[in-house]
Amino acid sequence: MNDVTEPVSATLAERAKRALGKRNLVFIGLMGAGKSAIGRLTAQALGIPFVDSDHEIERVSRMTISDLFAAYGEEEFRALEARVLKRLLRSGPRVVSTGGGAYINERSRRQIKRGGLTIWLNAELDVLWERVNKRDTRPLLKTENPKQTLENLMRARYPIYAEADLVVVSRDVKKETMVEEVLAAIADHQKA
Ligand SMILES: Nc1ncnc2c1ncn2[C@@H]1O[C@H](COP(=O)(O)OP(=O)(O)OP(=O)(O)O)[C@@H](O)[C@H]1O
Ligand SMILES: O=C(O)C1=C[C@@H](O)[C@@H](O)[C@H](O)C1
Ligand SMILES: [Mg+2]
Repeated sequence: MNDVTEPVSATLAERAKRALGKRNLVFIGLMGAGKSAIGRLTAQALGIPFVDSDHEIERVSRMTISDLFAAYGEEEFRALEARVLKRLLRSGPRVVSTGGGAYINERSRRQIKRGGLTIWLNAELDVLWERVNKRDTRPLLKTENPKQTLENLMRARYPIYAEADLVVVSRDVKKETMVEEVLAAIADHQKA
């Protein structure tokens, strides 16, 4: 089985890499969609660097996202996120995984659109909820009814995420399957 699938995957990765060219590949989507996990694996498959904006924000501020929200509020966090993204997007090709709210912020969205090919990991509420309810590191979900909050965020944000160049449905399949679908979406897209 492996003898058959591996060369096919390699070819797919090469095709995707050619289609991406010098552009960045930017993952967008809600918390738990898999931007960080699938982004990292996609970068490995493409053989290009991976960066994660949440991780980079925590590194430069030397604070956790939760502490940043608590100390400075969401508006300041968004301003820092936009600055960090601008820097991360400056040179490509890279895979850039963004925080869930980055593409919703107008300034960051403009930068992301200019900075690369965007891919939305679109997931249903129950898939997201199963993944995010295990940890309490997401400040926006520290509410009385976090599942309802997540649903409200979906309603508000999905029309905006839908502006992405590419969409892949995130669900409970192997991460490798997700990566293959991401690579196929890049390889097959027709945009310059
Ligand atoms: N296809 C998948 N199948 C099973 N688990 C997955 C899959 N994709 C991601 N996960 C898991 O779901 C959790 C959330 O994924 P991840 O942290 O990548 O989400 P995210 O989109 O980066 O969220 P955030 O916006 O909060 O950073 C992780 O534990 C990850 O390993
Ligand atoms: O969806 C959001 O607005 C967020 C998602 C996370 O990735 C973090 O960037 C932060 O918790 C905010
Ligand atoms: Mg993430």
